[in-house]
Amino acid sequence: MKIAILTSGGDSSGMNVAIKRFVEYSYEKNFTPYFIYDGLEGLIDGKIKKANYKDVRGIICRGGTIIRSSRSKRWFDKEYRKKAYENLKKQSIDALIILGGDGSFRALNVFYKEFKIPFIGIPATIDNDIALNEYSIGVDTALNVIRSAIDDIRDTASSFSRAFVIETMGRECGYLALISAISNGAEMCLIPEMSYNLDRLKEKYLKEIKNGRNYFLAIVAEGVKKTEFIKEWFEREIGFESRITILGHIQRGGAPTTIERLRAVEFMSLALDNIENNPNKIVTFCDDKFILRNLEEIINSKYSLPKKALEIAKPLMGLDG
Ligand SMILES: Nc1ncnc2c1ncn2[C@@H]1O[C@H](COP(=O)(O)OP(=O)(O)OP(=O)(O)O)[C@@H](O)[C@H]1O
Ligand SMILES: O=P(O)(O)OC[C@H]1O[C@](O)(CO)[C@@H](O)[C@@H]1O
Repeated sequence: MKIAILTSGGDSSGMNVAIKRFVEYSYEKNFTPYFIYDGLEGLIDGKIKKANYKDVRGIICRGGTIIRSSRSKRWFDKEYRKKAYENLKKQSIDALIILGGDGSFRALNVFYKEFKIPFIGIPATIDNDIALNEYSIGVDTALNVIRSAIDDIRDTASSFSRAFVIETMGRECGYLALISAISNGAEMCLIPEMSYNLDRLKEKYLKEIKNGRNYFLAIVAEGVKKTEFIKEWFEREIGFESRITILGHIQRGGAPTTIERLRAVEFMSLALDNIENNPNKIVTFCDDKFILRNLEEIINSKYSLPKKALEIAKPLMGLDG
């Protein structure tokens, strides 16, 4: 069986671990692995090549994706998706494995409906915004990058008696901000999924300042679109000099953590164990278990943030816990 892999959408640390497992485990199972370079764009352009052990040498500790990724405007046009299908047929590819986020799974859904190429999808996005799935490849490493940055910012924030507004990625999803705020002892956490009450936060902060607080760390998800506003709010309402740090694309990089590597290997193992006899599924991770789910079930559902974490973080939003 010839199986091709592609990575799509934002790259995430751990994709390379999954790619290495893909090649090595494919050969173990007597499949022939192929790489599709440059994501959906490369599929349209026929950038497909047989993969070998030597292609995945030394990549386990590297962030990014050695087969690269893309966001494809052309994919929305059926004419290009047909080209993609013809490229797979030309190389006699029997099935596809796609690593990506929500958008990539939507892309896969359209493609499967049209051309019926068997597939398995693996969640890989730092946003962690895939429904019915608690973990996507890249998330633990991104959280560790954020942790390290906040540790460093704390040093300077406390030395200057300043408020730091730290913006995390995640598109419309506040997962990275939520988990980072809790695990790094931030004073404020704003995410797009939740309302917030600045008057109550002000009341609390002014009391804390009287009791000796001399710096603030505010984690604001990019989807809230209020980073600049919160900086000005700290200066105007709290009377603290403020600075903004936009963490940006560093959150997508870095050597995959141990948890990341382990999960990436397990995601891929389950994908290859099912690609032949139980395809057309997404491998998800829930309650510490890997579960196969139908693609349509996932794209027709809405992701949810962990309830316990939301409860804990409510006071950081000025809400009742
Ligand atoms: N509704 C859709 N129908 C068809 N194709 C889509 C759809 N949504 C996205 N795609 C295709 O999938 C590609 C990847 O999607 P997107 O850029 O949203 O990244 P993603 O997979 O969600 O990952 P991340 O959020 O981590 O960047 C898009 O560039 C586009 O080509
Ligand atoms: O790399 P780009 O295309 O600028 O996209 C940035 C977006 O990609 C992500 O890093 C992953 O989806 C988002 O968190 C962010 O909004």
